[in-house]
Amino acid sequence: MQKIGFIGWRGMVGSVLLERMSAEDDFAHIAEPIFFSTSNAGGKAPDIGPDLPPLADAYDIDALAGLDAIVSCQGGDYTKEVFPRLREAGWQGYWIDAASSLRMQEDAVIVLDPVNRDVIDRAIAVGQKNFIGGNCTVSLMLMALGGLFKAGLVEWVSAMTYQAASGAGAKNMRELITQMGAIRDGVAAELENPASAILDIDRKVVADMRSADFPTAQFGAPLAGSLLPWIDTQLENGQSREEWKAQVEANKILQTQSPIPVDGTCVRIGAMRCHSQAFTVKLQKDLPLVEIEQLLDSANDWVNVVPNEREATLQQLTPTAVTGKLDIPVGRLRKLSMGPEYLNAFTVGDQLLWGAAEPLRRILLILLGKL
Ligand SMILES: NC(=O)C1=CN([C@@H]2O[C@H](COP(=O)(O)OP(=O)(O)OC[C@H]3O[C@@H](n4cnc5c(N)ncnc54)[C@H](OP(=O)(O)O)[C@@H]3O)[C@@H](O)[C@H]2O)C=CC1
Ligand SMILES: N[C@@H](CC(=O)OP(=O)(O)O)C(=O)O
Repeated sequence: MQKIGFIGWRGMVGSVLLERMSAEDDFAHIAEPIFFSTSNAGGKAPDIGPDLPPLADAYDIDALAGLDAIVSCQGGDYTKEVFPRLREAGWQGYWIDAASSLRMQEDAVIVLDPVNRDVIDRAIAVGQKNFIGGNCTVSLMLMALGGLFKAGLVEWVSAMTYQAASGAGAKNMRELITQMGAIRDGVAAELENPASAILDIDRKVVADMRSADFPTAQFGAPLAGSLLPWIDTQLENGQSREEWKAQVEANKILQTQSPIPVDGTCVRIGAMRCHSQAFTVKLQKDLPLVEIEQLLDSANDWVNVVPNEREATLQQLTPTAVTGKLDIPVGRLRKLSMGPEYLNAFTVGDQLLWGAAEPLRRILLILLGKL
């Protein structure tokens, strides 16, 4: 593998990917990195060390067909437009993608190597070429609960999510902060005055949030000071598409013989870039908590068990604590009152790292024979 093309490197996911690749010196393994743009062909390539040629046109099928591998963080519309044309033109290279478009295709592998390295290795051995990053909540769930899945201990999982604004895109992150600012600005004078009545402040805040002037162009509703219990599109069966992905993607990643049910409610909350999830796990058998903790803690290099104590939880198991880190803390581990086979768990993960960019940089290294 000599020539590797990067598309979508300037976006939010792509920028995190480039940051991680630079931090780990991954470009040292790539003889010829070539950067593309959908909007600025001929422009300046990013500064990754060596001098690079100008940006190539991301819609130029001939240029793309000369590559050994393509890494795209450009989004599903780009994938749907370009990928079929490239394959129809006879291109045999590796397609590595953050977008969901190809995930459930039979000839695509969903990559999360700390969880499914065996699946990835088998796919490479039989010549599969399409390697796609999983949905962020699914990848973060499997990084956190991988030890239980690997041990065959999961009968089903209910996942209730608390998803950050970043999952909806960069503009949405900006809108969340703008909403926060608008709420605060509307009651700035009252906040200055300790004698002001909190219920008056509350009334003013709600009136602002419900007013037509409140900035909601991206989310379609106030998120700051509220939450949005629907993510992605609506399906016929009452699930949101985000909820649907949990079971289909998790089982595809794990290549389960019979599907493990995974379902719940996906909720957008006012966090910036960490998704949190509360799980109810129905175990196949009653297992002592200490054994469960050991299985979880030893499943991969990034997961760590947080003691089910108030102080440790507030210090280690929040979006604020985890943002920008590869760590996957899992805590609030206890048996539920439904019975000894019902486990409670809570996890937090950076959805731009393990939820998006990290599995992509790692599959590239695997294909390069460096991991
Ligand atoms: N956000 C997320 O949490 C996740 C996203 N994904 C997938 O990754 C795809 C990309 O997501 P994301 O990175 O959030 O998308 P962005 O909107 O940040 O970037 C996508 C592209 O938009 C173009 N662009 C236009 N204006 C700007 C600007 N001002 N700054 C940066 N780029 C700009 C760039 O293309 P160009 O340089 O060619 O103009 C860029 O590559 C998604 O569509 C999704 O399929 C997957 C998992 C999680
Ligand atoms: N839908 C996710 C982010 C995302 O991009 O998911 P997917 O890669 O499955 O489209 C969220 O909003 O948090």
